[in-house]
Amino acid sequence: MPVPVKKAAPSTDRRREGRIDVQAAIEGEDERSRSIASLRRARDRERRQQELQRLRSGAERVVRDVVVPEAITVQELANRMAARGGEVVKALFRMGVMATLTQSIDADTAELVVQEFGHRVKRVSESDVEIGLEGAEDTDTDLAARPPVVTIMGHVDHGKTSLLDALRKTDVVAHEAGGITQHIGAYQITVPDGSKVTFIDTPGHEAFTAMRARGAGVTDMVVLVVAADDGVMPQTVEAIRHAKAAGVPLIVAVNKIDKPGVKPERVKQELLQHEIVVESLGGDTQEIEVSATQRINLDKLLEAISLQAEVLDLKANPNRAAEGTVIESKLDRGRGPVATVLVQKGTLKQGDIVVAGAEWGRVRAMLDDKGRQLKDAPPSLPVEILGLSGVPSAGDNFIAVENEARAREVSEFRQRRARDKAAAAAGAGRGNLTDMLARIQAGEQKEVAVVVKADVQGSAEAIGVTLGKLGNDEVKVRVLHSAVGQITESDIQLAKASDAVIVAFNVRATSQARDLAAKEGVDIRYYSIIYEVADDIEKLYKGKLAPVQREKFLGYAQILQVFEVKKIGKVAGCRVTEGVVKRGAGVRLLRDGVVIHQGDLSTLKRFKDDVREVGNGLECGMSFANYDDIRVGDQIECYEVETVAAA
Ligand SMILES: Nc1nc2c(ncn2[C@@H]2O[C@H](COP(=O)(O)OP(=O)(O)OP(=O)(O)O)[C@@H](O)[C@H]2O)c(=O)[nH]1
Repeated sequence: MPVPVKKAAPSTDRRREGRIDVQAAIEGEDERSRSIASLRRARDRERRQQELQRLRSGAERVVRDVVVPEAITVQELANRMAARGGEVVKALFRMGVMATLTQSIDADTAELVVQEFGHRVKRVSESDVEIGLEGAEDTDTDLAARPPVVTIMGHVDHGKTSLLDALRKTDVVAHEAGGITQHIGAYQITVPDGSKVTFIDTPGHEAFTAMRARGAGVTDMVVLVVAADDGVMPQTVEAIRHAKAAGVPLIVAVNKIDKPGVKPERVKQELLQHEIVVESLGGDTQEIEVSATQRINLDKLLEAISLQAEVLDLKANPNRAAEGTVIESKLDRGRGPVATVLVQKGTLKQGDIVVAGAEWGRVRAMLDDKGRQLKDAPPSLPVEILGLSGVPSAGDNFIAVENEARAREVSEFRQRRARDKAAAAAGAGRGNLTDMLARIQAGEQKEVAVVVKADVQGSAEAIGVTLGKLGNDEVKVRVLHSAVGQITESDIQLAKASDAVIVAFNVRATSQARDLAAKEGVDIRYYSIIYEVADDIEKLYKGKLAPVQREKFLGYAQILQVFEVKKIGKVAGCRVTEGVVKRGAGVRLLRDGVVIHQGDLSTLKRFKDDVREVGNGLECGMSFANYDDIRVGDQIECYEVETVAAA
């Protein structure tokens, strides 16, 4: 099981630097280098002796191909090299890594060990290893044709959404299904000839560039929408770049040809400047003139897609454990973590145990974009899955594994890797907002680091992208981490280690995280309007943010019962679980850690009496001003806004 080794494994680069040190030692530089050199000489001696022994014993030196996965236990690595476990432990020790036989080491470290033992390294994809299929490539006979996965890209207002809607309506089985269309981030249609096409339904806003760029990773082809009346625009060019970078073919859809006086030819000429040569100009990029709103030539566009799919000869093995990518994810108020995954290999089955990013769980239910419950999801089908332990990120890989123990192991390994990466990216320093402001003003700090936590992936991405663009010549804004879900202790640790502010968008901190933040002096700033986030951070790096008004947490109450009271409406019978609740204070209603209402308390009663304050452990009745969607199990957070002297 992957557990942290006592000392981080040196990266390949650091090892290379180590070799430079050795060189320096030979040239007689400093003492440290000399001791490394002597260590190395001792190691060489040992190796020569081993070699001699082997030769004396007459044994042939066998060079093996050793498959090295992303994480491997020391014992397993030894087995794969047909070496003794103790030898591997010793080799690791010499490299400065303390690991026991049952501990996992990462691929870089394992690779060095394999080289040290004189074998050849074969790195394999994480997923193959994670499901124990390393080296087991799908053979031709396993493979079956799969539907293409298409992403629609283009400039703002050129008609991406309209085209996605129009194409969705061409589905010949939608009407028979009887289900209700739902937005899950991707959908699949069946075209009249019976073949299927999957569309990634990405939002068409500039702030989502990051997600779109990742969207191309699961995409077989891009339909580039260019409005005939507007021509090639900056985001058209950006989309071309994304597609080219991903090595994904393009189909050009010249849209809005129903508009009077438009000149589709001009679009084709403009595309030439970006090395897109359409077929009518002698190139090999298919182009179709369409109208999304008037539904002109949609069939031709679908034909072009299926032709391109044929050329690409898209195949996958449906008869293996499922694997794919998370397209979208959210924390749903009623259903918990929900993720839309695109199955890329194998077949995902209801009841499968899956790991998505660092989260895992049993697929409790599986729904398609028509809201139908499914038992199986074959390659290229996007499905919404319920049952994960937490919310993975869009772009995360997901795999089905054989059992819970394996899921836990993979998830723990991925969590550790994510933590290591974040910590490495975070760099040094720590502090809180006031300190940070002072340092920025004194010109000592050149960067504002931010950790973003939000209720839905879209907001997290949008805030991440918006903040990433902020900054000026003196101070840069860096988003260290952006994810969906409650603020956890690990977010606080990350923020602390990297001197970051936590931006919480419609989510709260767990009570442990809140305690840790208070203890460590990490600032969490709560928002429910996106532009306020950008505004605040901008003020921060411009040195103008005076935390004039600051929120002070008062307490939590749990709703135990809900009553209907005449003239007042719904009243929550609560118990205060932490701190105090006060009349006149601000309140937030939380469901599964997500803020669903923010407002004021209209009544606070103990038994029949109005009271000013109710302390921890006591029961009380509460109702909100102008709001009554309250439920048993909801949590009420109570806070005060206090004025703090300008920094
Ligand atoms: N006349 C005409 N108008 C169209 C056509 N397609 C889209 N539009 C209009 O163009 C405008 C923008 O269309 P959207 O589908 O929202 O464009 P988008 O690219 O998704 O825009 P963003 O989501 O903002 O990036 C809307 O007013 C549409 O009604 C078309 O084929 N013909």
